[in-house]
Amino acid sequence: MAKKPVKPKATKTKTKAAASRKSRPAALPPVPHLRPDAPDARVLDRLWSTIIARKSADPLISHSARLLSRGTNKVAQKFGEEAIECLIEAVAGNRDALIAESADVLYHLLVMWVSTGLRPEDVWAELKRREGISGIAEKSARPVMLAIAETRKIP
Ligand SMILES: N=c1c2ncn([C@@H]3O[C@H](COP(=O)(O)OP(=O)(O)OP(=O)(O)O)[C@@H](O)[C@H]3O)c2ncn1[C@@H]1O[C@H](COP(=O)(O)O)[C@@H](O)[C@H]1O
Repeated sequence: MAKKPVKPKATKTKTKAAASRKSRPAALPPVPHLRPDAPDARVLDRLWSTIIARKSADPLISHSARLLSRGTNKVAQKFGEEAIECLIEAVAGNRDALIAESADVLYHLLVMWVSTGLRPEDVWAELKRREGISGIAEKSARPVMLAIAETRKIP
């Protein structure tokens, strides 16, 4: 009677690999790529340069100059107002209004950067530093003291 082929025993490394796959969090979904002809975020860099150029403009003809002349506190208040208007449209599900309000928020954010001396590359560098690091992993890796200090937040 022909002998049954002997199945090779699963080597330790194979079971280890299977075990580590079980313990490793599920991989994040791939990032969808933007359409090649889509307008891109460089519009923000151009807008920041425009606002910088408006610093010395007449507040009667330039909204950016008018905002900047009212000082950082007023600029920050307007940014907050626009952010609220943005969340209202998001909650209401008004897509077109949300696009418009999102543009207002970004414009007022850039005016706030100009008012406080921030440059776009300061923020782009921080976002680049965060790339590939999950927000969940980043938060759980924070030093314990910081985490305790943050526990005051409503869960
Ligand atoms: N992206 C924007 C932009 N988004 C919103 N806004 C203006 O922001 C203002 C928002 O008006 P609101 O009524 O919400 O409030 P407010 O007039 O700020 O103040 P309050 O009356 O509420 O006190 C409007 O006048 C909008 O036109 C903008 N103004 C300018 N830009 C850009 O900045 C460039 C330079 O604009 P100027 O500085 O005006 O030359 C423009 O070419 C645009 O690219």
